[in-house]
Amino acid sequence: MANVIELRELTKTYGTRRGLTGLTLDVRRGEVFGYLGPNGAGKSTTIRLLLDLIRPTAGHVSVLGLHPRADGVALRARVGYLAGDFVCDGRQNVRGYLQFLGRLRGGVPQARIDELAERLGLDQSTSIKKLSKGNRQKVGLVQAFMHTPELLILDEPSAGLDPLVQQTFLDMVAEAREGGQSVFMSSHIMSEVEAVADRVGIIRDGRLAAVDTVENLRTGAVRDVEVTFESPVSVAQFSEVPGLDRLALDEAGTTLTGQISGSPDAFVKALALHTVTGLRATEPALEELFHSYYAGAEDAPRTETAPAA
Ligand SMILES: Nc1ncnc2c1ncn2[C@@H]1O[C@H](COP(=O)(O)OP(=O)(O)OP(=O)(O)O)[C@@H](O)[C@H]1O
Repeated sequence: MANVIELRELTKTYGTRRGLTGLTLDVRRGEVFGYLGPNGAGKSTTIRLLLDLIRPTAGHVSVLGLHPRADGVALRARVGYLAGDFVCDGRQNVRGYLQFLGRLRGGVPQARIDELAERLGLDQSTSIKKLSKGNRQKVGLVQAFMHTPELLILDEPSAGLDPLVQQTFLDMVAEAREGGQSVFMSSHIMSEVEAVADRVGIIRDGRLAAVDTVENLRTGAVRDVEVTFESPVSVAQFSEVPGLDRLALDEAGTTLTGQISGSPDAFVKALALHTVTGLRATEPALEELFHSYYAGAEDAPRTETAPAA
């Protein structure tokens, strides 16, 4: 089975409110898939559908080749899940609570729980009800990772974590992938997803706005350029270059600034007709690309492969 998650024309409406519309998406075995979108985009709705916490209005869900409703018990043993609103209550301390959850998952060695808790800086002697939000999130991460599931489904996993712990979490995700586990994680922060994800899906208003590899998204993203010439040029000489935008010249006419998206090849060839004395190009800003999707620049979904019929 090449895909760990298959969604086909998945739609969820809440009364008259639309949570999700016609979502078709595959997550491949062994990949880290970042699921990005602003608040209210439909990320949690998608994740709840994967675990049969809510039922689709239309469409089909398959997780690890199983049906979330019919095969719920079998599925839960093979999936590590962190809810966006992860709550844990009880009078136990963290250790007792995690041991309890470990037994529910068929037994998890204490050494494994200790190792994860220590890495995340989680004090297991703290009583559950006294946990801060960040420490509660760490409990959520330990319980999702501790049985080394085939598939991790994580809803806003780094919410409430300080930057150091966030980095530890990203290391854990990278190691999970190295060990052959698959990860589906939602976020509204491009930079954290960019750091670990193989592919990214961007969701807006319940629809998929883009699915692509981080590398391809970066190629399509905007970079700022600044070129200095030996002798003055005119903006018109570059106006036909595809992907070039916001061109401006300084007073002397020798420094050209602008933005370029996509391949810089045509721009480089246009520059070769002149004597260039300086060239500066920024790293493409994925964050900006992400915002352009948020702002609704794209109507049709951008996908690396043709959408399934
Ligand atoms: N139980 C519900 N009843 C009614 N509408 C809901 C319900 N749950 C979600 N929605 C609506 O569905 C849409 C998608 O919500 P969802 O929680 O999936 O978004 P999200 O991308 O996870 O956002 P966030 O980052 O804020 O959690 C929103 O418009 C939301 O108001």
